[in-house]
Amino acid sequence: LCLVYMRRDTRPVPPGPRPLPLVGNLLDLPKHEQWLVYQEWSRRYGSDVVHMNVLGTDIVVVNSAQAAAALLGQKSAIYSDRPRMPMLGELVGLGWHFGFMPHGDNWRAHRKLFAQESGASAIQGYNEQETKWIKTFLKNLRDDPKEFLMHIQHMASGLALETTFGLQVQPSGQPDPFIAATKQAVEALTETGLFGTYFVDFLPALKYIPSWFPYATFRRQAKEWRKSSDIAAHVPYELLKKNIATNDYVPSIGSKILSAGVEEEETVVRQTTAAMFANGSAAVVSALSTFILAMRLYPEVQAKAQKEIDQVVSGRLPDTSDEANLPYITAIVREVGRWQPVVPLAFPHMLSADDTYEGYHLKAGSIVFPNAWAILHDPNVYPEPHIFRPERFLTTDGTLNPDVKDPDAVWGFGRRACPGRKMGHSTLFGAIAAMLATFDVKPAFDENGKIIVPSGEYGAGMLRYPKAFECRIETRSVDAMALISAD
Ligand code: HEM
Repeated sequence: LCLVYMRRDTRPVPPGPRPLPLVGNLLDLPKHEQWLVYQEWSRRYGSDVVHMNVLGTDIVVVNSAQAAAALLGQKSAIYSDRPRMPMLGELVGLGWHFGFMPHGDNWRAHRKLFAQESGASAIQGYNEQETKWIKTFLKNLRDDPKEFLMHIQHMASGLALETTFGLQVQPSGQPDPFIAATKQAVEALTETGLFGTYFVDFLPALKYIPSWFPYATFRRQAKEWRKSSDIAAHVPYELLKKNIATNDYVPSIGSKILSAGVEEEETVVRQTTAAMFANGSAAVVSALSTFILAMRLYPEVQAKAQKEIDQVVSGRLPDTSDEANLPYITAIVREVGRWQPVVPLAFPHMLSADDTYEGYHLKAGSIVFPNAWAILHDPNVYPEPHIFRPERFLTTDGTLNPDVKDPDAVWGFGRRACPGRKMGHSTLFGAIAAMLATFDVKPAFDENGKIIVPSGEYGAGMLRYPKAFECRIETRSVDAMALISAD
């Protein structure tokens, strides 16, 4: 003990809650809405970077845009590793997803292939399928508006499956194996993606506990999730290969890569397309659900947005090609991401070399949580951050204000920032504009005729989804009805 004490690293680390002997800050580790607790610590300890140590693992939380730019941005080369997360990677089996791979050649090969297929020109072909799926979404909303959350999931999964593999899902509401598997794989990602949610992240040897062992519920849960992780990683890709072999396939990103001759190892192609499919639906579902919640809670924003669309587009549905003329809609898309960030602590980063920040020592191997929530709710940059107000991104004459920071933190940090940003933004913009053009989101009433006010609560986890809420979604007019029905 004396030796350990004498050899301990005495360089100052950023402030944070006082650790206990042996367990460190284990008892301080927040269980829910961690981003709010870290934001509060940042205020309490007067530092935008806070530190804790849990069972020997150093954790650094970055709570401001300045610190994020200085560390994760400018020194991206050493802030882009990912920690080992035995629950997510080894037990649930999501290690195939390159979003969780260590920073190195294997990750680079996946990321390169992804970038090649998701650049501006590559997503041109994607626009047609996107428009088709947005129309399907509008028709589903018209026919069964109460199930809007289910239709959002259906559109996002259907679009991702078709663009990536040229495969089709069943109509909304009917059991579909692909939608079921992605929903469960995304649930697994949500539950296990926040480092430290499972004790096994700190003590990897616990993964060897057999699943029949008392209290080993995490092992049994992992076994269940593993099935859907395996389906997402293999089944659509194998089906695509089978369809190509029989020359019976719909052109897709996957078929394009395969017919060009696989330059990369086949595992890279399979895993990259699987990540495209899984992530393609995950975040978009959350953001579109948040949009509907915002329209329910802020009717004046909805009215203003509809006015802009009516002035710019007539006789057809708006789409992404109208974006330059619809600044208020762009501001809504930005505000949706800022108001209720889908991934409030990004994916966990890991520091791969020693570093310093404002005199503090940051150790190699530290887990780094970029607190996107705190950055996007900084009242100095976004006054009254809890209010949904797209106008904050606009000048008084209604154009996008270059002096207000684009909420980039929504998409993550440095080399690990979201590679699906263009695709995600395009789907969000298209679906939001088309919905505003054709539907009104209104309050729902209970059996006594009283307005039901949504709680505005979100589920916990790495990805945030609003808890189910009620609203009425009605077509705006006879003209809107015609636009929805037109082929
Ligand atoms: C609303 C839409 C979306 C949001 C808000 C979003 C946000 C994010 C965030 C915050 C990260 C973590 C970045 C970090 O660790 O610093 C991420 C990573 C990732 N996203 Fe997205 N995303 C969206 C849509 C998409 C789409 C449509 C795709 C695929 C087509 C996608 C694919 C990925 C992948 C593969 C990664 C892992 C990147 C890596 O670690 O190298 N995302 N996303």
